[in-house]
Formats: sequence, structure tokens, C-alpha cells
Amino acid sequence: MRTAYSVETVRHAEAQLMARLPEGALMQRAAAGLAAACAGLLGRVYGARVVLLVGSGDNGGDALYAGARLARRGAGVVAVPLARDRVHEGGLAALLAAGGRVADDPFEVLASADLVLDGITGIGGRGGLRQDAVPVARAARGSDAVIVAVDLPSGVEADTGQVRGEVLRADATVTFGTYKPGLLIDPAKEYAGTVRLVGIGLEEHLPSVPALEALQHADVARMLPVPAAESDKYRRGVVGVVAGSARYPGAAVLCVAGALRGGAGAVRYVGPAADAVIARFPECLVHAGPPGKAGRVQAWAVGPGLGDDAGVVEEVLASDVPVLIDADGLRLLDAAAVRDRAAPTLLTPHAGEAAALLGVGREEVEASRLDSVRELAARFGATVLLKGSTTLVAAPDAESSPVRVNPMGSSWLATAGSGDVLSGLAGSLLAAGLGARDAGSAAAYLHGLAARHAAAHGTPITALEVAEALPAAWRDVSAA
Ligand SMILES: NC(=O)C1=CN([C@@H]2O[C@H](COP(=O)(O)OP(=O)(O)OC[C@H]3O[C@@H](n4cnc5c(N)ncnc54)[C@H](OP(=O)(O)O)[C@@H]3O)[C@@H](O)[C@H]2O)[C@@H](O)CC1
Ligand SMILES: Nc1ncnc2c1ncn2[C@@H]1O[C@H](COP(=O)(O)OP(=O)(O)O)[C@@H](O)[C@H]1O
Ligand SMILES: [K+]
Repeated sequence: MRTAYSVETVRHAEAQLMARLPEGALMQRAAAGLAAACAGLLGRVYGARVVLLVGSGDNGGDALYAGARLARRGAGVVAVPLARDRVHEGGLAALLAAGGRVADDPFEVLASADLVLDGITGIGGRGGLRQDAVPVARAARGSDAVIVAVDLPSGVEADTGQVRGEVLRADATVTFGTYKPGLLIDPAKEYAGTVRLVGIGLEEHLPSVPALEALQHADVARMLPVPAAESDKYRRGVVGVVAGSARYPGAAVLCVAGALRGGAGAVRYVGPAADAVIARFPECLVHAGPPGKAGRVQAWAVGPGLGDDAGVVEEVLASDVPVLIDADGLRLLDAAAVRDRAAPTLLTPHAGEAAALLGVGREEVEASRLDSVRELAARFGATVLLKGSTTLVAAPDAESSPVRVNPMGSSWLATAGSGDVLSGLAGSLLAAGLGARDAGSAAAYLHGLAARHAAAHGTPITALEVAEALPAAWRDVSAA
């Protein structure tokens, strides 16, 4: 599991750690890790041309001390202080003592740099880059240099991943002590490049519950259901799929395709697209409906391609088993009925659907994905999976359940019907006994990995191919 902590928590842990260490020791640890990462990127340090963009805080201090280390190894290191009267004094002295210098003309040194260290702002930054920093940031980006962000790309919001102005896009980011949410969530994530975490001893001072967590193969493997000797199809869980309509029969087929690969013992399709479903998947149980007459299930997945049948959504919400609601189901649901449910509910909106549920514009959700998913989970008292380039899953008990961010996405998933596959898959995991947060985040993980398998040759993929690649994704994860 990779975890990210908020700035406030990092500051608190930093204070505890610093109280135990000699003055400046923490910054030296950070600088040592940063210099080592830069050396790795440069290959040969001796003779390399390194430019430091130095802001007025400790982020600039890190850059200066790292620059001093590179200068001692023979790099030509030049500092570009953004405010000459407010530079980390110890860092600047160390750089000068190591043979580095301050630039006379920032644009000239940037034009021929091999590597630029962005030490303008880290966790102390507010808003996008200020006007005085913008021209040098643009010149750095316009050069051929590798750009390495110190702790965070300057200009992003560390706690939310929001981007409110200009950001210096990095090729790599070296972050200290812990990931920050902004390094894992779009749009900020897109500016960070490859992220490397450097330990500085902060870990033992961080609380057990992070702000954000990202699953890895082994975490997902532990969640996936495996049939035991005494299992039968009913004990493994039956998932009911309420999807599709005369107009959209394909959504039913895709949702069932996902559900069949999600570990439930049986998939029960309920709705008007039974012929299309059975033609493709003879192993599926089908029923014309209504859901209450179709037989017992251990979870429902309702909504893809449903059309305007609010009655089935109401009926499914009134059941006492876990329910996943997607697509048309999100438009038709009664918010009070969701809040009043005793069994878990998992809502799976994309940004547009989330915006409609919140009564805001789609751009607002896309710009503030973390706040949006948390707000939805709180408002509906439900677990919410917000789809998109970085899928987030938030549970209603925010204090004890950190938001999960899916690290295994693939932009090839931006294809019609892939969300229907995800709903079926997550519904199947719910029926197999996973909690809503685990079912949502494991489904998003497998779904993204399946898309990567399907697109391995770099060609466009279809939603059905994503479903067909789910066993390969499952195998990968289980092997971890
Ligand atoms: N915590 C830890 O464990 C460790 C922390 N360490 C390091 O310390 C960093 C945090 O340092 P920090 O607190 O000094 O803040 P920092 O990021 O340098 O920014 C503040 C300065 O930037 C300025 N500024 C603000 N917004 C701006 C903008 N939009 N555009 C331009 N400028 C802007 C702001 O100016 P002001 O508002 O005061 O005018 C202020 O002077 C952290 O990220 C890590 O690198 C490591 O050394 C060791 C372990
Ligand atoms: N740019 C992207 N990068 C990664 N994943 C994406 C991107 N765009 C969409 N996705 C994923 O593709 C799926 C699309 O689902 P959805 O929006 O419901 O589409 P549909 O209704 O056509 O099935 C979701 O799993 C979403 O997270
Ligand atoms: K930075």
C-alpha cells in the first residue's frame, strides 16, 4: 500500500522528528536523497550543467544543498534565486563553498542546462506560480533540460491535487518522507512525472490513517475471493445485474461480462435485454423482472443503460443486500432512500454524473476530484467511486477509511461501455463478500490492469476486450 499524508500532518510529524535531530539534519537527509536521484538521472555528474530554481522557503534550501552536493562531484551548478533578499542562507553558503555560483542571467544558463531542479515551492506553496516565477519556469520548460521537482512540482496544491494557475511540469519528482495527495491525483499528478519517495525518518511519526492510499498488487490479491472446498455457486455469492433496455441492450451484455469475471458464483440478469445477454453468455441466469421476483442475490448492480425505469432502482435500493448504482441509476435514485439504507451502497459516477449529483458544473468536479468524492460520500452516506483519469473511492466514514486512489488506470479505458464492465465487476466483488470500498477499489485496479493487457500492443480496445482481459489481470495480481 502506498500512502499519502496532508501537509498539516507532514508538518506535525516534521516538528516531532526535528525536535530529536540536530539543526539542519532533516534538510541534509532530503538534499542527499535529492542529489542521489539527480545523479542517477544525469548518469555522469562531472561536467553536467545544473540550474537551481530557488524559491524563498525551505524547498529552495533543499535545492541549494543538493546543488552543493552535485557541485562537489564536479557539476557546474548555478542558482537562480527568485527573491535575492530571501534565499535560504545556509544553503546558499554551502553552494558557494562547493564551487557553485549565482546566475547573472537566468535565461542564459537555463538555455544550456542539462538538469533543472525546481525548488520554487513545495508544501508551503499557495496557488499557482506567482508572476515573477512564471518566466523562469517557462524558460526551464522550454529548454532541453531534465526537470526535477523538489518535493512537489511548484504550483500544484499538495493536499488536493488541484491546479489553480501556472505549474512547472516536471519529468521527475523527488518527494520527502511521504507522498502528498497532489502527487497521486489529477490534475496535479500529470505535472509530477515519475515520482520517487526518499525516506527521511518521518515515517515513524506519521499517524496510522493516511489522507489517501493507493493499492498495489499484493493488497488487491489479499482481497480477491477464492473458492474453498466447501464452496458452491450460492455460497460464493450471486450478483444481480439490473441493466440495459430495449434501447441499450449492449449495456446489459457488458455489465454481465464484467460480473462473470468478478468472483461471484453466479450472475443473475434481470431486465428486458435477456435475449442479448443469453446469446452471448449462456452461463448467465436471466429473468424478465421485476428484481424482487428474480430470486435471491447477495448484491445488486443497477443502472447501466437502464433508461428511465425508476421503479427498479427504487426496488433494488429497498433491498437488504449491498447495492452498486451506476449511470442511469444515478440519475433515477432517490437520495433519501440511499441515505436510509442499512446495507452498503456503492455509487460509481463519472465526473458529469458526480456534478449532477452535487449540483455543480462538471469542470468543478474535474478540478477538485478529492473534495468532490468526499463530499458525495458524506452527502449520501454511501461509498463513492469517482471514475476518470485517476479514479477515487471514498467511504462515508472518512475518519477511519482513507480515500483510495487507483494507481492502475489506463487512458485506453476512455471508450464507450468500459464503465458498464466496471459496474458488473465491482457488483460481483460485492456479492462475493468484499466491503464497498474494497470492492470498488479492487475493481478499478483490475479494470485498469485489464485495459493495459488489452492495449499491450498499443492499439485501441473495446469494452468487451477489457472484460475478456480481466482473467489476465486477476492472474497478475494473484501471482504477487
Ligand atoms: N516538512 C518536512 O518534513 C520537510 C520539508 N522540507 C522541505 O521544505 C519544504 C517546505 O518549505 P517551506 O515551509 O519553507 O515552504 P516552501 O514550499 O519552500 O514554500 C514557501 C515559500 O514559497 C513562497 N511561495 C508560496 N506560494 C508561492 C507561489 N505560488 N509562487 C511562488 N512562491 C510562492 C512563499 O513566499 P511568501 O508567501 O512567504 O512570500 C514562501 O517563501 C518542503 O516542501 C520540502 O522541500 C525538507 O527540507 C525536509 C523535510
Ligand atoms: N482518461 C482516462 N484515463 C483513465 N481512465 C479513464 C479515462 N477516461 C475514462 N476512464 C475510465 O473509463 C471508464 C469509463 O466509464 P464511463 O464514463 O461510465 O463510460 P461508459 O458509460 O461509456 O461505460 C471508467 O472506468 C473511467 O475511470
Ligand atoms: K518544487
